[in-house]
Amino acid sequence: ARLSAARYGKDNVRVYKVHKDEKTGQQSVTEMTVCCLLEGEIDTSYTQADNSVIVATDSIKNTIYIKAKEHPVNPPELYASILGQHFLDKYAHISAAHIDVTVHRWTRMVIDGQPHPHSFLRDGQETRNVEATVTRDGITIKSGIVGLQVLKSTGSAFHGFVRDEFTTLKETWDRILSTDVDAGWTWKKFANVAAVQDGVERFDAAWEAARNITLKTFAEDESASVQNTMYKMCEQILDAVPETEKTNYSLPNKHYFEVDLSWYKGLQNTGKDAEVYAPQSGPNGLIKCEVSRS
Ligand SMILES: O=c1[nH]c(=O)c2nn[nH]c2[nH]1
Repeated sequence: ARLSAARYGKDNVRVYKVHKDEKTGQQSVTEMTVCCLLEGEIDTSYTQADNSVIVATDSIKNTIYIKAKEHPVNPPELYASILGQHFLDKYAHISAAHIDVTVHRWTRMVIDGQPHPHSFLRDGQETRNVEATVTRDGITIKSGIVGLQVLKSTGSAFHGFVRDEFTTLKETWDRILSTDVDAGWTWKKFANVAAVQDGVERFDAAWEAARNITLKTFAEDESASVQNTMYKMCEQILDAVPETEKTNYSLPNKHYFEVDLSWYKGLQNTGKDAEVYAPQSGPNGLIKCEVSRS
C-alpha cells in the first residue's frame, strides 16, 4: 500500500470579530466558520508515525485566531488568502493550504427607521462562502452563496419532457418552484496575496451582483425548468464579473404536491383550484451545472 493523498488540519473553527469605529461609535461584526487543511511533505506522519512534520491542528486553530486579529477578516477571500499564505511562508514543507470560510449573516437592525449602531439579526441561514487553495504557484479562489432559500408561487412550468412507460408526472404550466441556492463563481488564478489585495473590492461587488442576479432571475424568469433558469443566472454572473472564469449552481427542486380533497364533499383543490399543498421533505430533484466562458 502507498499513501496516495493526504491533507489535515482543523475544521469548524468559529471566529467572531468586531470592528469599532471610534468616530461614529458604530460597531460592525463578522462571524465565520473556518476549515484549514494542509498538504505537503507530511507522508511520514501517516506512514512512519513521524510527528516531526506535523503542525498540530491545535496550532492551526490558534493561527486562525491570530490572523483574524492581525488582519482584516473581510472580504473573506482576502482573509482566506492571507491565512493560507501564512502556512507556506512559515513551514517550508507545506505545499498547499486549503481554506474554507463560511460567513454567517448578522444584518444590522433598523430600529424606528434608524440603523442600530451595535445590534444585528440572523436573517436566514444563508451564508457567504469562500474556498481558497494557496500554493507556491498561486491562489485559486471560489466564492459562493449557500442556503439562500427561495420560493415562487407561480411563474414556473415543466412540460415537454420524456413521456414513456416510466412516466407518471403530469405536465404543468403553473407550479410552485422552491430551492436552496448553492451558487459559486471561480476566479482566474491570482499570482499571490498582493494580487488578491489589489482591487479587493471586486469580491464584495461580485457577491452583491451574484446574489441580485440570482434573486431577480429566479423571480422574473418564466421558468421552463430549473435547468434553463439556472443557466440564465450563470450567463449573467459571467457577464457581470469579468475576472471569473466559470460559475456553477447546485439547486434542489423542493417539491410541493397538490392535495386532492375531492373525496371530501367534492372539495376542488387540484389544477387551477389548487391552494393547499403538501411541501415535501424528500425526495427532491437536484439540478447541477457549471458554465464557463466560451
Ligand atoms: O425543473 C425541473 N427539471 C427536471 O429535470 C424535473 N424532473 N421532474 N421535475 C422537474 N423539474
